[in-house]
Order: sequence, then C-alpha cells, then structure tokens
Amino acid sequence: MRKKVIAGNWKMNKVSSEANEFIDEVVEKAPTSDDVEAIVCAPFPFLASLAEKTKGTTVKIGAQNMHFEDSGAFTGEVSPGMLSDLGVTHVVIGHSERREHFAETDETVNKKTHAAFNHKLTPIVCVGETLEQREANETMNHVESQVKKAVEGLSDEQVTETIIAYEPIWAIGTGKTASSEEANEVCAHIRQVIKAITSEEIAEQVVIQYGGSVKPANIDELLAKSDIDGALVGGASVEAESYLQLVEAGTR
Ligand SMILES: O=C[C@H](O)COP(=O)(O)O
Repeated sequence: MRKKVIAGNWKMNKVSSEANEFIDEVVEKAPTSDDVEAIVCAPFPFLASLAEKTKGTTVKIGAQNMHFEDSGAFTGEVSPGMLSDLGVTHVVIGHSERREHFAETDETVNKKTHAAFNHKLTPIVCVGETLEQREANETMNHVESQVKKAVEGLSDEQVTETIIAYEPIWAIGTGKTASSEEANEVCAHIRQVIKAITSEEIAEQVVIQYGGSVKPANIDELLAKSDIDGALVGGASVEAESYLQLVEAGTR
C-alpha cells in the first residue's frame, strides 16, 4: 500500500519566530506512523532553521521553488545544491502560482525535476487545469501533457520517486474543493499516464496528491479515494493545529 504524503505549503506567509514555533509544536506532536509522511514547504529564509530543528525526526522540510542551474549569475535565485546542503529533502516544482506569476513553463519544470534528482531532492510536481479548461472538457488532456513533459527523460526509478500534486487551479485558495470523485478521476488518469510511460508496477508506486482547499473537514473523504495518496495544502497548513490534524488523517 502506498503511504500518504501530507505536504503543507505555507506560500509567502509567516516570520521567523512563527515558523520556529510551528515546527517545535509539529515535531513534538506529529504522529510517528509509517503510514504517513509529513512535509512542510516553507519560504527560503526559514529553511536552515527548520531543517536543523527537524533533523532526526519524521518531519521533512521542503522548498517552494528553486533554480535548475547548479550555480551562476542568477541574482535572487536559489540552487538545488543550496537546498540539499541545508538538509531540505523536497521541493515544490511548477506550482500554478509560479506558472502564472513567474513564467514557469513545462520546460523549466522538466529542467527543475531533473535538477532535483541530481541533488537528491524529491520533486513535488504540480499540475492542474484552469476553470476554463475544465469547462471546455480539456482537463485530462492538459494534465496529461503537463505530467508527460515534467517527467520527460527521467529514469524509471526517478519517476517512481516523483510526487505529483494534482491541483485544479479553480480550487486553490477559493474554498471550492473538487469533489472527491472529480479529484480521484484526474489522479487515476495521471496514474494511467505514468503507466503508459513506464509500467504498471511503477505507476502503482507513484504518490499522487490532491491540492485545492484541503482542510481537516474534507481530507478524510479525499484520502479514502483509491488514487489520492496525500495532499498538498496551502491555507490549512499554516497553523500547526490544523496541519497536525491533516497529518493525523494520513494515519487513518
Ligand atoms: O500548494 C497548495 C495549493 O496551492 C492549495 O492551496 P489551498 O489549500 O490554500 O487551496
């Protein structure tokens, strides 16, 4: 059985003292079950401290973005090696907010996915359709194309380790969650796409998360679905109490 992976994405929230208080509480109270993996994806300035505080615990720290190059004249950017050197283990790649506001493309997503593996980081690759695409029945084709491009050129082993987060853009931060059936349908399609590229055995191992207005009140229903293996959570992951409830749901 695939383990549930619950990743909080704080986005651009918190100051250092709040970040440290959150992680102290989460480290103390997070369930230590093999059935669930807890990841906190925090802004760059907090990563060193959070990675230090979670060393030797079950809580993992992720970044929300990175550059694909190892080093160079890229003012303001952060390299994959800088992240892994701190003890960061995961990195969100291709979040729709980065695609929309920071010109992230399928091509840069693919480069970043390769760069993540080159530096022993696990990529959490985000895909998902706009409301217009859903209404035009383009969801499956769009998501399929995003997934194929993201994993292009990866080895089978790397595809197995890639976490894919299906996040319909219309459900992000809007309070509108995709129904568990709608979410599962797309996650199942993503698994079929992975199967077609690799094999059934690999597709069965790939962790596929749902993201978009996930909260303690709706996570159980989502996680009960056959192809939803976890959640990428924004708003409801910012407070420790709510985040811990989400992680706890992964153990049920
Ligand atoms: O990365 C997280 C997603 O954008 C979902 O955000 P949300 O839970 O606030 O809707």
